[in-house]
Amino acid sequence: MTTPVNVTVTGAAGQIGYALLFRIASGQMLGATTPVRLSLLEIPQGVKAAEGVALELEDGAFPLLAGIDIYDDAKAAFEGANVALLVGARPRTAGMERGDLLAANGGIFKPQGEAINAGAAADIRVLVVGNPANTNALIAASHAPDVPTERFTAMTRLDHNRAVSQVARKTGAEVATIARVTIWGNHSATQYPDLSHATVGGDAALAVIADQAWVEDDFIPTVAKRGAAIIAARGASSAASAANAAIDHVHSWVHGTPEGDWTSAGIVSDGSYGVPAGLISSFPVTSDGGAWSIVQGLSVDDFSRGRIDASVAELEEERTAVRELGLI
Ligand SMILES: NC(=O)c1ccc[n+]([C@@H]2O[C@H](COP(=O)([O-])OP(=O)(O)OC[C@H]3O[C@@H](n4cnc5c(N)ncnc54)[C@H](O)[C@@H]3O)[C@@H](O)[C@H]2O)c1
Ligand SMILES: O=C(O)C[C@H](O)C(=O)O
Repeated sequence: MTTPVNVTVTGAAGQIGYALLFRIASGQMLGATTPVRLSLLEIPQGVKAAEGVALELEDGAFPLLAGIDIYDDAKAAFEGANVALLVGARPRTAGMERGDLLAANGGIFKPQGEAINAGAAADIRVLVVGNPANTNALIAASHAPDVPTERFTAMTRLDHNRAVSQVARKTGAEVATIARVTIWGNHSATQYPDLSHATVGGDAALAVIADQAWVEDDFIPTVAKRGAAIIAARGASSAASAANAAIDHVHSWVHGTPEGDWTSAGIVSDGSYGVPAGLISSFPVTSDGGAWSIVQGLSVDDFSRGRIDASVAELEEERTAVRELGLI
């Protein structure tokens, strides 16, 4: 058997973990011929539930699953990790200010960044799912000075998938015919789902849709506020769709994006499109199977500029807040 890929999943006993782990074990994330060894990280109170998930994983008799270990210690959980999915985070509770949320998450993502720095494999790739995902990724990356920041990414693939799906519903086109959709900025309500360069069956999406009011008053808010709509409907935040997006993100990173198309991911800015260098912002990205690249040369009209700037301003505020808290 080929050497298994070590995949560490934090928050393994949570709702996203439950929807994610079986798909990793079945080969949907890394491919049908790639064996995986899972390391599950939980807080001590979550370990028993993670053990239960491990029993169920065992009962799946997945041919690609080479082993499962459960930890409540980050250093041990990230030792030798090739892929790390940082799902566990501190959710916002009633009365909690944003600063409190950032501070609580700093207490999680700082030690996890340090543990990745100390022991992960040289080819480590990190996806942060836990919110606020972009800034949590920034915190983790800033505590892993020996790991290239490009390896720390934040998930905006769920927003991307939501945007594609809304275009499919509006146009009646099949999902597979929709390309070049972009999510810019933060994984929050300020994000900018952008159809300026999107295509439907090879034609300009905005021309096919021919309804700018729908784009501005329906599409953008629907995508940007979809997380809240799901919480309102389900009484809990999105889980299976978030897990699905995490699978998609890592699959695209490892196997590459299709010729002629791109996807969206939160990656470290190099200053492209006026996004200050060092921020972890969502961009249109391609992968060659090794590294993400920001799609260059796209025109940005005034409407898009304003929307991108607004979301990037929020990312800068979050960065200032975690700096002031001494978290980066
Ligand atoms: N980026 C996105 O698109 C996106 C989408 C949906 C949800 N989310 C976020 O993902 C996160 C997880 O969501 P969920 O529904 O699975 O939550 P959940 O509360 O069901 O599970 C979270 C799990 O993380 C564990 N945990 C907490 N701190 C930990 C730590 N320090 N180390 C390891 N494990 C820890 C908890 O014990 C819990 O089992 C939340 O922050 C949520 O807001 C992000
Ligand atoms: O957990 C949330 O606040 C929402 C989540 O990030 C989502 O986009 O579904």
